Amino acid sequence: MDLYFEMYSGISGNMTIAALLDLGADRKKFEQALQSMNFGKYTLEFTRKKVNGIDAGFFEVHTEDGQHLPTHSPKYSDAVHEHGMQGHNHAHSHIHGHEHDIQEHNYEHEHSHEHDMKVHNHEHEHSHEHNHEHRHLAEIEKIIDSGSFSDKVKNDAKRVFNILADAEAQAHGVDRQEVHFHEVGAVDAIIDIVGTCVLLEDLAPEHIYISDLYEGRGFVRCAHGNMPVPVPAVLNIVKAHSIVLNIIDDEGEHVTPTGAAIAAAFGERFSGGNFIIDSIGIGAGSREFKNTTNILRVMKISAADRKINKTQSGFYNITKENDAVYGIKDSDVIVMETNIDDTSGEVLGFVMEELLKCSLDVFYVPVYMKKNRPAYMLSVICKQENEKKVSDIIFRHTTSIGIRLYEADRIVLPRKQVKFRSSLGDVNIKLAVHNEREYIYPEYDSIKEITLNNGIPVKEAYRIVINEYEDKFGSAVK
Ligand SMILES: O=C([S-])c1cc(C(=O)S)c[n+]([C@@H]2O[C@H](COP(=O)(O)O)[C@@H](O)[C@H]2O)c1
Ligand code: NI
Repeated sequence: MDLYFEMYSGISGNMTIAALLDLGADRKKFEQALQSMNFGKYTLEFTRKKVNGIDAGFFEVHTEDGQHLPTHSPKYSDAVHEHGMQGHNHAHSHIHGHEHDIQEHNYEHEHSHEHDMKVHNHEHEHSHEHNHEHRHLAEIEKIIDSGSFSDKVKNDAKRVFNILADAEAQAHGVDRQEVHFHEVGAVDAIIDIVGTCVLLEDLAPEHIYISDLYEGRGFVRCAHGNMPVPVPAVLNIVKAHSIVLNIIDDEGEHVTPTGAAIAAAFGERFSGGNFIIDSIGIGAGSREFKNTTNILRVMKISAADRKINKTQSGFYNITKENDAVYGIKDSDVIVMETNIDDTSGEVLGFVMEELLKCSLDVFYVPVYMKKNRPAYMLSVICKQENEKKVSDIIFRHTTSIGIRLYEADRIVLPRKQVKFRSSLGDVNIKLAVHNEREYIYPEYDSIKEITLNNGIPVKEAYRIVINEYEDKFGSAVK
């Protein structure tokens, strides 16, 4: 089973959690994992929401005194981040103080919100006087390590946080260890990121495919001022991980840095094609956009793993990812040739049959030889190890007294032979893979048989068999 993240209206941490839960991932495991870490006070809200009439899961984090952290709440440094343009009424600016409540104070502190990441060290000292709590990457990694969940989840979560920290560091021109995740935002980020890793581990997909990323335009207000959308951290992630970005005709931030970091950490690019959907999870965002529906859809798909199953079982004998696309390079073949002008057609026919037992291909090409003699060039393609067998057959049965020999490279497509029960009868089919597409080649002998048995034209027999096979299995490998 694979997962497919469809990010046509962006992605955020909260949307991811909501979509994975909606898909059936284990909420208990998620909550237990969070409880096992000591990192702040919060409550979790799991509800449903109608977004443009679509029923979706909704997930939100509330801090101690009942304030919630909206999907796009600031987690880093000192962003006030009002989101005025998005038209929702979360009181972002005072969320900053809430984790400090637990510590020392619960009033807003404008001064600290104004400081810039670049002058963080200086400002940080200043803020210490006021017991401001900022968490750096190292501290967050310690919190993750303290949790009672698998090493895989720990490593995955740290990977996502590192992607986020790198993007922030680059945006603000500081070292990644200096990036400070604001206390309240860090709580939300830990919940979203560790939670996502736990839920993904629970679903255990073999592959996670992602669509292109779709982001709006305009600006989003932060303490730094108006940040262009895509916000700098998102752009840095997209750039560093070669995620395909589409800018859509819609105002506002659809992709948060956390969402982009999750996509970057887990996603493999999905190149389209057919797949069977086993189930769909829909996670609602907290925003309303003019032209898009603020949801993330994550699907359990099973056609995408056809190639992988085949690979694992040696079905196609694909050893490298690219072999399915370009074919397999095979360099241990030789071509053996000889020109023959004085062996009978009957014997040449027999020689071909014998040679085919130990070679990959055998053919005759009509040629004119010296002294104007019509003759045949015998060409044999075989594995190097069969060189002697081939030369023995040629020298033994024909009048040839010399063979040319070339080493050759080949590009061959992964292929396999299957028996298919069509409505016209059983057919042997050769399947080959190229550019993640499966090509269907019914064997002529089978087609001939069903043509004669059913009294239909050969070309009709081919068409019916191929259509029936495609209807049943599709032609996409990935
Ligand atoms: O607070 C800071 S430094 C900040 C930086 C950036 C950059 O892109 S740099 C973006 N934001 C905005 O904060 C919220 C929270 O995002 P999450 O990924 O933590 O949910 C979001 O709107 C970002 O664009 C803040
Ligand atoms: Ni930032």
